[in-house]
Amino acid sequence: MTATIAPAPWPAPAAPGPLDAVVEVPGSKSLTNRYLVLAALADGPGRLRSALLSRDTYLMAGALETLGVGVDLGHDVAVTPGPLRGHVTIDCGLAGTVMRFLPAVAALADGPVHFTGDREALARPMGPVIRALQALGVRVDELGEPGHLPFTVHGRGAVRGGHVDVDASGSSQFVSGLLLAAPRFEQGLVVRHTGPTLPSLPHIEMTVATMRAAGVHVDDSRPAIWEVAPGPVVGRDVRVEPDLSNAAPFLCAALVAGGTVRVPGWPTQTTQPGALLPGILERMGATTRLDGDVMTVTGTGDVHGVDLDLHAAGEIAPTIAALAVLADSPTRLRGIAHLRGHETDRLAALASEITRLGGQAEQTADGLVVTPRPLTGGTWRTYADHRMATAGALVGLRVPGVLVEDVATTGKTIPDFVGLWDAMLRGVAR
Ligand SMILES: O=C(O)C1=C[C@@H](OP(=O)(O)O)[C@@H](O)[C@H](O)C1
Ligand SMILES: C=C(OP(=O)(O)O)C(=O)O
Repeated sequence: MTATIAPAPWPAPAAPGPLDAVVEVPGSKSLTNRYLVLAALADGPGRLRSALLSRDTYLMAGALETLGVGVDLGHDVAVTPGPLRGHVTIDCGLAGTVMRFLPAVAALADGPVHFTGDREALARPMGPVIRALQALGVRVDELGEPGHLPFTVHGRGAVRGGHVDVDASGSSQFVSGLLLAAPRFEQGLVVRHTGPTLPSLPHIEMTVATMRAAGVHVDDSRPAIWEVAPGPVVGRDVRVEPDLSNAAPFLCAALVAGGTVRVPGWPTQTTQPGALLPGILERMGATTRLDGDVMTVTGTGDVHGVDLDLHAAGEIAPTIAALAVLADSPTRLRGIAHLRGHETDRLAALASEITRLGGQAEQTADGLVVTPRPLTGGTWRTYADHRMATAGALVGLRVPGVLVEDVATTGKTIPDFVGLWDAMLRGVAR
């Protein structure tokens, strides 16, 4: 028997005083992985500049290479499409974008493609993707709990396409994953969302925008229906925007510690849901300003509670919840029931960790109510969830003695979170 020794927890540093920092936030996970998939399906070579290089994008690049695509991870990422090959295994890790975007691509491969992932990944919902592919005539064998990893997609080199219904109330990625491969289906594809709610619409708009930029015709003029015409995907040279959701903990630090944090490269127009941050942070006590492409957030150390529907931007909810713990009034977060299917059940995880430090947080049917109380230090568990780790870092700015377990889990979407965090606290530009 081999014993695994868990690394020591990370003592989250306290804020040394008001901040004055410039933080260069790495590229967007969501854009990098969409651009990689589209480049793999394209009619010629493509290149990604300022791409995110972190666990989720390495997993996507590795999976595409396994399928026969050339991916050269240099300073820029060069992608050379090739025939998609089967009789391979794809490791999805814990990346929603890999497990939800690649099954429809695998249906175009010339043989079976086996999908597996981390232990935590086996709990994430996959049923709507599997059922949609089956409805389109693709054989998918489920090898574990139905509707979950692991499973095998039996690629046959081509997919006819047509119409498909999908309930995407559990994740917008169910829709995005079908749309991305659809221009390569013989008849294209019409996807209709049938569920009661639709989270993360900006991420579906991001899918549509990146596809259109690659020359694909997508009609999204009807609510909850997307029609993709068959046709070539153009190989392109693209620049990836910084990840605005990953900017969140750094910008929130300015509210907690006081002072100013600036993030360069902030796009004036974007489909990233992190674009909602400045408005949210203003409601919570910040002043924000966009000068050219530099987002500046200034805080006083006073944080106010809010009542927020975050269904469009669920991935920033853990960060906002951490901020809410340090506020001067209660916060209610709504519209985020689907967070139960993220890297972990984030509503349960946040409620437990906040409560463990002496705080008050109750789960509701579709969110969380946080009532600020004086907190004490202790272990902040992270459940393999990068956003739980960055939330712990934020709480630790104000609460002495917070020990963040497995801070390395931030490597899912940020290559050096601790380095960037320390540099921010030293107030130096990186
Ligand atoms: O398509 C994407 O890139 C994403 C969509 C969202 O998923 P959900 O709709 O499951 O929240 C988001 O939370 C995730 O971080 C990234
Ligand atoms: C939900 C998230 O990730 P994933 O792409 O794995 O779904 C996230 O990054 O907050």
